[in-house]
Amino acid sequence: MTDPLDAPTDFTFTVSATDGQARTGHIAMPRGTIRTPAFMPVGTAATVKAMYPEQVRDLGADVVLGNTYHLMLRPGPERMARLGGLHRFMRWDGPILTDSGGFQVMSLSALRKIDEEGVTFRSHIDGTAHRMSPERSIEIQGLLGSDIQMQLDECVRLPAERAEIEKAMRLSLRWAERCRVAFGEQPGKAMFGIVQGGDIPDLRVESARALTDLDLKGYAIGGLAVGEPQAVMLAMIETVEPHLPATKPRYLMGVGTPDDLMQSVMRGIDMFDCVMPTRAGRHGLAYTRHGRINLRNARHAEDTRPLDEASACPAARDYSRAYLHHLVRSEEILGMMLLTWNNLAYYQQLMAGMRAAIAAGRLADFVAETKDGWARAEA
Ligand SMILES: Nc1nc(=O)c2cc3nc(NCCN4CCCCC4)[nH]c3cc2[nH]1
Repeated sequence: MTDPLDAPTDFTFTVSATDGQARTGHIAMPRGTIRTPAFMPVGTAATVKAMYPEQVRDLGADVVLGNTYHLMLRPGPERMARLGGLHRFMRWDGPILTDSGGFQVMSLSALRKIDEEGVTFRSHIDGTAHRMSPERSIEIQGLLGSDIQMQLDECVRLPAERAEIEKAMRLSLRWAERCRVAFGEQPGKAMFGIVQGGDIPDLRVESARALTDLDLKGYAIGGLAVGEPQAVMLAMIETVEPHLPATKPRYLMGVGTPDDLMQSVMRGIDMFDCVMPTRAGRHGLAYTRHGRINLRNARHAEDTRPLDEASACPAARDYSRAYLHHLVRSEEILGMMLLTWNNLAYYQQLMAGMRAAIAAGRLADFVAETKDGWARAEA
């Protein structure tokens, strides 16, 4: 932790090196520094599933993600505030970024309705009715103690008609303005806008330009990783990137696989979050330098090698594939724990590798070497 005397009082983003469109640097905040490009482990219900917070910190994560939708339903924002906020609750003393709830309302809740004022929905937990406006989403994120708060937006699943995408993008812009007013001035904290516009370039540009005019501290690219091919996702990043300020962080929401991360960093993205490494770990899948390994597969039953003998992570280095196969087949809790630990460690090692490669001007080589490692194993 930084000395309290010189801990930053505001939110400042510094780019220390570039390599093509890629950037490496850091976000300095009172609760800690976020090295970019950064991968944010998802801590949906105030826990990164199957991980102790100390482990998450030790594998190199500087920031974790919380979900307003889940936490507003349980334990509730006012109760969380009475308990001292999310950081104390889950014992994470670094920065926390919270998603605003719009995406989870649309993907998880039953019976939801969107209008100019906000979203009305029924809880997927107990069916109770809830209403969330842009102002209430920012209020909830404040009660949680979130350091980086996301605007409430409307994310449209793809494929979709232009009219629907345009309507949602314009509504999200009006909500961005309302969130900026509700957030006000909170030194040391940030509110990010979210670029929408589906897979339609002119709508993406309009959204990016309008949000840039709001002079926010960071910009997310939303409305992607919602069923479109990777090529479409990458094309939208290329469309939006020139219209976002180079001095502010760019956050691609919900992304992605290791290849998604590398392709997106090359196109100028600084921050990511995805349930892939944690969810895949709970389902017996390991991300490694040798590619993705399904430990449920019988071919591992007598393989005494670890996942990666060169890894600094004990889950990758100290346990045999045979043992991991046994744990997965037996549905033992330790299997979920070890594979989650391995996967998050691999994601953080990938981000650290990209940060160093950008600083050395060799990101393209790093990407090629990484993909070679995956291909060799499959051969
Ligand atoms: N506020 C907000 N706005 C978005 O447009 C958004 C877009 C998103 N797109 C995703 N994709 C998640 C894809 N994920 C991949 C692994 C399996 C589960 C789904 N998450 C998102 C979250 C989002 N949050």
